[in-house]
Amino acid sequence: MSTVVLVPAAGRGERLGHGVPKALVPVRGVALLVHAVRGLLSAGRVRHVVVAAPPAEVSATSALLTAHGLVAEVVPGGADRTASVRLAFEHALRVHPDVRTVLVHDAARAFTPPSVVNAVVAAVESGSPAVIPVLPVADTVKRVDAHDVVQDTPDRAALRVVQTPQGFDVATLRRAYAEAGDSATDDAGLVEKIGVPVLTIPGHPRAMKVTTPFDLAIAEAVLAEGAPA
Ligand SMILES: Nc1ccn([C@@H]2O[C@H](COP(=O)(O)OP(=O)(O)OP(=O)(O)O)[C@@H](O)[C@H]2O)c(=O)n1
Ligand SMILES: C[C@](O)(CO)[C@H](O)COP(=O)(O)O
Repeated sequence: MSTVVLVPAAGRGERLGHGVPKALVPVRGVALLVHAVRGLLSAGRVRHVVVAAPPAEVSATSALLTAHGLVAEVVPGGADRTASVRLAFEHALRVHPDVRTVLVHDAARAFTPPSVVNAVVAAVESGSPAVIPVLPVADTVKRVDAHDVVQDTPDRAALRVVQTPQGFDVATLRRAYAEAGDSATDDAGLVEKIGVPVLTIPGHPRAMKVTTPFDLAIAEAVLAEGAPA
């Protein structure tokens, strides 16, 4: 079965504040995007990779991936994450009409273990239309109002922290992007809006999203020799 992974990598990385698009920020001397695409391809179950890059960086991104021996198609991204995924998805549907399973994976989650990638693909291929890797919530969570006053304490046993790659059968993701509008912080959020069940499977701490300078320091440490697996 043909599996395509869409990699939104067009963000500016403002919270990281590195001065270059986040996907191009190096960890141990190699751009986050290169780590991410290498990990996806090393999993062995992904046939095509479509990267949504900052529009001004399409050629440079393509050249960077080629220089690292990675085969990927690079398209210009959009104004927000959903727009970037939509553009990459439209490209994938045009160029790979035989696609059956679509993964969406943040370039910023560059150190996701291949085992997580493969588990998501396997769950979709086994018949789940939408699959997301998640972790339990380790902290107590409070809901607050507009004045920062606590309203209540949701039961954390029923909460999960959501990672990527998120996996979908192509018809489900197509319908979600056609019908659900653009207001969701992840792709599963669009699928939920069209009433399709979303299965959760175990994620992994290494699938953390590099968002802040502190996350970048953690990523450097995780890649260091001797870091716990
Ligand atoms: N217009 C956008 C915005 C985000 N992304 C991608 O979506 C993923 C998750 O976004 P996030 O981690 O929030 O990245 P940024 O938008 O770059 O971060 P910030 O909000 O700090 O600028 C990243 O791989 C990012 O490159 C994208 O492809 N297109
Ligand atoms: C898709 C995502 O990584 C799942 O946790 C997350 O929602 C992206 O959010 P961001 O605000 O664009 O970083």
